[in-house]
Amino acid sequence: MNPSSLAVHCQNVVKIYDTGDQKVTALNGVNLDIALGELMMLVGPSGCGKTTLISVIAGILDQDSGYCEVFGEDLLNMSNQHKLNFRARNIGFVFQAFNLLPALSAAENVSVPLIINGMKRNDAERKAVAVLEQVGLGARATALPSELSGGQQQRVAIARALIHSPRLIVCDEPTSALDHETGHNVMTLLKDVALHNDRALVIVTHDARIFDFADRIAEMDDGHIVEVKGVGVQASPASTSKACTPVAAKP
Ligand SMILES: Nc1ncnc2c1ncn2[C@@H]1O[C@H](COP(=O)(O)OP(=O)(O)OP(=O)(O)O)[C@@H](O)[C@H]1O
Repeated sequence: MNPSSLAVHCQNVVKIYDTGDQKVTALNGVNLDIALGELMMLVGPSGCGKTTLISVIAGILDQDSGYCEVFGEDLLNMSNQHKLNFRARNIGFVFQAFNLLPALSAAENVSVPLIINGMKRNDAERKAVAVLEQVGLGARATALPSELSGGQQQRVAIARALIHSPRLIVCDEPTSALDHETGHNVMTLLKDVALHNDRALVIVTHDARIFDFADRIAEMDDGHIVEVKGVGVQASPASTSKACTPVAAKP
């Protein structure tokens, strides 16, 4: 792939967690390119390294070796301040555990990326309410996270990842707490809002109901990418024998 058409370029990325008494190799030489304008899904058995990989891509975690470039920038070798600014401007992250601030309302949570990027609080909260409306939560803008269901908290987290129009959105299981219809609506919104030809979307998922939204699906096992396939391409017998569900054909 032409380097200028890439949103993400990972080459031989290794990440080892050292807990003192044991070392866990979570990423064992990951090679992955994600194109501008692409929705890439990442699948694979529990513990194979998916969350670790998207955390490296989003600049939340440093790899031990190898190379990871996002929009042509090497996050590992940025100064902390440059990395904070780069992330705040360019990356939206939907965490598996949502990571909402418990003392802030839904609208205040969603407005945080805009305030970090310098917008006045009132303007940011007004825009946050508008994005909450897009995810079907306009009426719950003043609710605290503890007053919302799991699925509602997940949609607040998605609104927060979208609000500042980042060029890269990284989501860890964004539909896990959502029913079929809400999950479908959220994926439609993510794809519409996130995907322009200068942006990209990376989604870790076990949810076969949303596979059709992907342009390509990368299958991970044991710390590396074992197969990348376009949607509509039949999975090989070797890949279907693992924990991944075969990819459905696009309608
Ligand atoms: N902070 C940590 N300290 C030590 N080991 C960790 C840490 N985070 C993850 N691991 C280990 O690294 C490996 C990869 O974990 P990771 O969370 O990336 O997998 P995953 O594919 O996202 O799993 P799941 O689908 O269950 O969320 C696992 O063996 C996990 O136990």
